[in-house]
Amino acid sequence: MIPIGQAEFITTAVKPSGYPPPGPPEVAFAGRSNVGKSSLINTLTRRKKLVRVSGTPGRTQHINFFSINQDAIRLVDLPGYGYAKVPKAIRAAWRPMVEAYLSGRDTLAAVVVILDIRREPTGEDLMLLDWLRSLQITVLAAVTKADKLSNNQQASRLAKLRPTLAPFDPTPTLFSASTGQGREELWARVCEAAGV
Ligand SMILES: Nc1nc2c(ncn2[C@@H]2O[C@H](COP(=O)(O)OP(=O)(O)OP(=O)(O)O)[C@@H](O)[C@H]2O)c(=O)[nH]1
Ligand SMILES: [Mg+2]
Repeated sequence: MIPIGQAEFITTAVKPSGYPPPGPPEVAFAGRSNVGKSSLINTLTRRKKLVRVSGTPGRTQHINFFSINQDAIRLVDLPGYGYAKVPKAIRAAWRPMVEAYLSGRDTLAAVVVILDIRREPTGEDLMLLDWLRSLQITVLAAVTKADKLSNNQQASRLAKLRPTLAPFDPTPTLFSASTGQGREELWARVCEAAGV
């Protein structure tokens, strides 16, 4: 596991020609719009504003690449899915954009799939998980916004989610971008998956 030192934005892309040249292992972050992907990356990297966070669902519409520790590892923020109020054209662009990245990026080491502790996984969440499995991509499940529940409630929600998540990740990480809960654990898992 590497300690996080420097972290910087590399570029934003919609298609493979816009990706940075492949380099170190990449770990991508995926989940519903507004689930807290960008916040989770900020907390993981101990940066307040590395990634833009917004109260408006569907804010991250492109693929954003970040470089950690002089490019020892890269983190990739994927656009969110599943928010009905996002314009149709943007929703239609999601699948080809994300599919091209997931199926074509040779340096992709793992995808962190982020779920809200208060919600049941949606059909789209499960489709993503199945899709990653069929592509043989390592899944790390992160159950975020844990701070919204008491410790007892967190434990019972996790127990409920475990059977659903077990085929994809038997050891999901409880996380909170607000309190930093799960930060060390998730970072260790990300580094392990990336082999750094
Ligand atoms: N209480 C709490 N709020 C959170 C947490 N993570 C994110 N939020 C809030 O949830 C909202 C959405 O967070 P983002 O990080 O922008 O979510 P996102 O998944 O990147 O959203 P899109 O880019 O729109 O798909 C913001 O208002 C955050 O402040 C968390 O762990 N706890
Ligand atoms: Mg975002």
